[in-house]
Amino acid sequence: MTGTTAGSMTEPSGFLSLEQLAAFAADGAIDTVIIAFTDMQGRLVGKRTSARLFLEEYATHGAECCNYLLAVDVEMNTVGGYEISSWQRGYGDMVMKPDLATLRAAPWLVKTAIVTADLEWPGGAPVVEAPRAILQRQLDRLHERGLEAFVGTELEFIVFEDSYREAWKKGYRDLTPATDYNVDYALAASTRMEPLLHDIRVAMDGAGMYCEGVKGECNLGQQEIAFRYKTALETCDNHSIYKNGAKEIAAAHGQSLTFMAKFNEREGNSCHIHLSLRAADGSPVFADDSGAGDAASGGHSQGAGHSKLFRHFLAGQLAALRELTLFYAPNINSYKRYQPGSFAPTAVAWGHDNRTCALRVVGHGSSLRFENRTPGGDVNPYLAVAAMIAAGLYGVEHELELEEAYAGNAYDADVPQVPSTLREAAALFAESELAREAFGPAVVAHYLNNARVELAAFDSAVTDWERVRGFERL
Ligand SMILES: NC(=O)CC[C@H](N)C(=O)O
Repeated sequence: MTGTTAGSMTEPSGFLSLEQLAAFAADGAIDTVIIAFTDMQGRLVGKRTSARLFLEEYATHGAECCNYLLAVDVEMNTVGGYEISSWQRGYGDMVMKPDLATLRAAPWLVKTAIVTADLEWPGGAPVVEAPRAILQRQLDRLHERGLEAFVGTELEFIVFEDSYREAWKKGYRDLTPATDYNVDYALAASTRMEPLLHDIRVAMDGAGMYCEGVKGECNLGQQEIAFRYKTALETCDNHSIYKNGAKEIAAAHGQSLTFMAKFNEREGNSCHIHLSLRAADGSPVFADDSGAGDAASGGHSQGAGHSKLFRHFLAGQLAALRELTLFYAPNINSYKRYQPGSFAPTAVAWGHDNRTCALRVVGHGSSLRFENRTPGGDVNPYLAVAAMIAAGLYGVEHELELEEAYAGNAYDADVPQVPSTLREAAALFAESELAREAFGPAVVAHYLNNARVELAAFDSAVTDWERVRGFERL
């Protein structure tokens, strides 16, 4: 329920119907509409259009963009190896088709609304490699079983006093973090960042999100803003707009913030993803109040209240975590987070409210859910949530038995480990039958190419680390 048609223009939901947009455009309150989608790297891309042209044309027919937006590297270089987009194919167009249920105000931008688009080829066929389409395919598989996924994503980020342009000029060296020490739950030190954080929270509320609050984290200047869970698609749409908006608002404050998974050797930026399932009538299906769950786990208290579906779904997460890590950790840098004792996971294990495991089970009854702690702040949420659903359905379809919960420090556990490099994760993804079946061979090939491109770029780069080690001493 996004409130697209209900309510008056002043309804605080932030979402807009076309009629509301037309009224705002007529009185000059909104003159610009951004048509946006999330690219392979998880970034919001698209274009700004006049509200008038949007209403007259783009809202129904969509707007064109170059198809290389799903095939460039992080620096927007054209790179080879993509079936759908190449010099050979002339880098033609694809069409951004607005999902009008997502039309919303963007109050941190001047007189602007924003809409999330799906991608189509000029003939109308869907672009199956688009992250939103990849998630939708997994949501369709859930719907076929009468299930709906609810998701919350928890992005951490680090705030700096330097503007983005200053940070760039300095080569991202010697930046000034917004605090000088660990600010986990610290209120006084976080207050220094509150003018920025407050603006972000209020702006996102104005764009239809439900901001629950903010807390300091362990790295210098590190924070996490929490949002209320929603359906999987709504959360991923919100995630992308929030992430982009937070950077824009930081820039407007003359500051910068980063979601990169590991900025320095201190704590990284995570993006824990919480997921639960409900039946079509809205009833939660992870919890089992009948006691049948207890019987299946031999009456052990750890099985208490967990449905068979939950146990299979969670067993699927464990079974598939390593082969789907590419969708949780898409960059070279993502893997630097996975350090013992860092609160980022190394153990492919699950536990009850155990932050040393990759999968942490929390809540009970209708709030029962699991948290995947593997993704970092650089994750593409559509791909990660798609992977979690694919993994869960694999567990359900194969009726996988759930192992015992891990109790204790899983950093010391003799269990399978989260892949420690992009190269390892890409190799596991390449061999994954599950990935091929769930996402289709075209998607697997597309995202493997992206990994290969990143690996090749890194392999040919000479880093600061090498220079510092080798310049004089070697
Ligand atoms: N809140 C936490 O558990 C910290 C998570 C940690 N920053 C990570 O990168 O995973």
